[in-house]
Amino acid sequence: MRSVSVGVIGTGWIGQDHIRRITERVVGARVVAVADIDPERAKQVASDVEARALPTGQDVIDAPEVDAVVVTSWGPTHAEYVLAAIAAGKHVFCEKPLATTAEDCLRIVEAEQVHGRRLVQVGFMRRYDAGYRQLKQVIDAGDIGTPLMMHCAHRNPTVPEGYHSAMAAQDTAIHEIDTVRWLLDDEIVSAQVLTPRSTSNKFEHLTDPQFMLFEMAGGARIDLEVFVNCQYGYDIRCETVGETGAVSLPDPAQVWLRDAGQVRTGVYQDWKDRFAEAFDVELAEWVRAVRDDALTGPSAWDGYAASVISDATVESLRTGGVVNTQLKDRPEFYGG
Ligand SMILES: NC(=O)C1=CN([C@@H]2O[C@H](COP(=O)(O)OP(=O)(O)OC[C@H]3O[C@@H](n4cnc5c(N)ncnc54)[C@H](O)[C@@H]3O)[C@@H](O)[C@H]2O)C=CC1
Ligand SMILES: O=C1[C@@H](O)[C@H](O)[C@@H](O)[C@H](O)[C@H]1O
Repeated sequence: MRSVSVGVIGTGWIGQDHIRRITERVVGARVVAVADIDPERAKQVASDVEARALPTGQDVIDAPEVDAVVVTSWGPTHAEYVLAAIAAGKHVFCEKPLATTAEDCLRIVEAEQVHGRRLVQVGFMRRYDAGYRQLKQVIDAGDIGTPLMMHCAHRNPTVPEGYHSAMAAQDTAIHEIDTVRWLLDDEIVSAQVLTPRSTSNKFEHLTDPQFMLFEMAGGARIDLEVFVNCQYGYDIRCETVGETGAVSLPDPAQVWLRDAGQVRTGVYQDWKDRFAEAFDVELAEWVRAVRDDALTGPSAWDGYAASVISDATVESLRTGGVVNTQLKDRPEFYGG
């Protein structure tokens, strides 16, 4: 079996997590080159896995020993690197968001079609989570009848000062935006944001929580609470209600402790632990797909569709109104 040599651009939180994962857990791949705008960080991370630290992300893409690229730099830099990887004819796994504007996502979609084969996968890792996969199986089997409503929550304990109000859609809700499209196999046609009283546990500039409402083409309605300073943990909830039943996302198993007249269990504190197994499966499947030149994971089109909805959500945060959304026609290339 051919081993896939991976180059990683961006060696921050998730970059380091993916490098460790590819090195220790994924069969058939290794990290051979990395880059970061912080060269010291890149050097340190490279030495841990015996990879080369290169001066720029473009150098990683151009390196002859790199078969495939992982982009884990800041969101606004994604489009440039993904387009460069396509130009070099290399597979590229890009963390969400694919790009920070729908226009940039479309440029990627167009460039990939010109190349003629799928090269891009977007890091919507919830599609690889065992609980979400069970949820989808139940919905697809018709066990709850036609889905009518979905109630979701996305809570982070805190966020850094650099996190601003639009990021609630662009960086956080974008996971649910992709997940509901995938779970219901339908497109979102409108978005609205309501703003409850803000928490006092936040930086001054931030609107938090935000209550988002989405409407699907088939008529189902989604409510999503995004609350990124909830203090107590990283808590992801999703219940789908259909004509004859309801199905809820399970919390990942943790022990139940009975003591002092109480029963209690833990709540994960960040995405790293909550979705650790999903990330493992995601990257293992990506590596196999790269080796077989047959990508099946979330596509550049999915990145584009999510970005159109997150743009509409940000607009509604500004205006308070319902924003209707319209995607371009889905090309045959993406199973349109
Ligand atoms: N799937 C998921 O649940 C998660 C996805 N993410 C996504 O991963 C990306 C990175 O997030 P974090 O690791 O949390 O951020 P981070 O700030 O910890 O790391 C980003 C790294 O990229 C580097 N960088 C920035 N611009 C660069 C450039 N032009 N070239 C090379 N390196 C550059 C920074 O120096 C930094 O080391 C974001 O797009 C974020 O949305 C992050 C956390 C969880
Ligand atoms: O992707 C992620 C972060 O980038 C984002 O900032 C968090 O809000 C999400 O919970 C996490 O999954």
